[in-house]
Amino acid sequence: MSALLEARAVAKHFGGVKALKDVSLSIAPGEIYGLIGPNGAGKTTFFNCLTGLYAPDGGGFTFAGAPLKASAPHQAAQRGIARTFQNIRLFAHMTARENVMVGRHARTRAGVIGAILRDPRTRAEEAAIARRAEELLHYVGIADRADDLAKHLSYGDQRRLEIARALATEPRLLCLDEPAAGMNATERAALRTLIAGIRSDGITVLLIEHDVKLVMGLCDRVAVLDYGQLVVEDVPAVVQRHPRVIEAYLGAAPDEAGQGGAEEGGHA
Ligand SMILES: Nc1ncnc2c1ncn2[C@@H]1O[C@H](COP(=O)(O)OP(=O)(O)OP(=O)(O)O)[C@@H](O)[C@H]1O
Repeated sequence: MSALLEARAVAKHFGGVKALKDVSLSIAPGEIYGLIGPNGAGKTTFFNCLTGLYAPDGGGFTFAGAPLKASAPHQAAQRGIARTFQNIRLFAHMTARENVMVGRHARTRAGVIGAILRDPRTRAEEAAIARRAEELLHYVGIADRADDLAKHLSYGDQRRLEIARALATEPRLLCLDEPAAGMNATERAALRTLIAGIRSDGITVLLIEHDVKLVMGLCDRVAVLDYGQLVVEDVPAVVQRHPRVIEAYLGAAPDEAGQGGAEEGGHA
């Protein structure tokens, strides 16, 4: 089966820091693909290059068989790539429903003029957007918070809201940057069920996560970055026995890594 996403020798430098050194990997349609590595390994930089926030200094991406234009966030969204952010980026003073509606607007036709004049077509479209937002809030498990301001939601619920907003763009590939950060064990278990459900519904998932237990239990394949370099890309059973992975994740023994040993990686 041909890849949904292919990264070819993606390189990114910040001054003297080589954040990505010719990283090549490929993600199959329907996979949950994990991207792990210690702090500063280049994971978020990879997301930023993929979603057009940064232009790579070398290499590039092919998505669904066609090249992705570098440095074009709107193109990435239009082609079907959505993301969440490590540092939650919600509209704090808008309700949960409105935050999802913003994501949905990326997919709708009514323009600024329509929004100002509020003609019948625009009103019908707005009603459909609100309905879909409601469905997505239900899907991620926070329908009861629809009318609450985003800033009043718990940390875990804010992360769910970010996922709902990303899903509102109808992505083929959903990129999640540390979705479990700051969550307690119950919230993490619910997140795991949610991500598995998203994949069952046909969306490919690319997951950056420090929670090794979550990654190894959920992902079909895992890639490990270290100092900007791809160390290994394989199924979890192989990856968690790789010496560099054991070393990076605080010396956890292989079977501990798969059963909730270390949660934070670091170059300390
Ligand atoms: N905008 C930037 N300007 C300068 N250096 C940057 C920038 N973004 C990232 N870097 C550097 O690139 C390297 C990779 O950073 P990146 O944030 O991609 O790592 P990461 O694996 O996502 O780390 P973490 O797990 O801590 O989020 C780091 O040395 C970082 O300091």
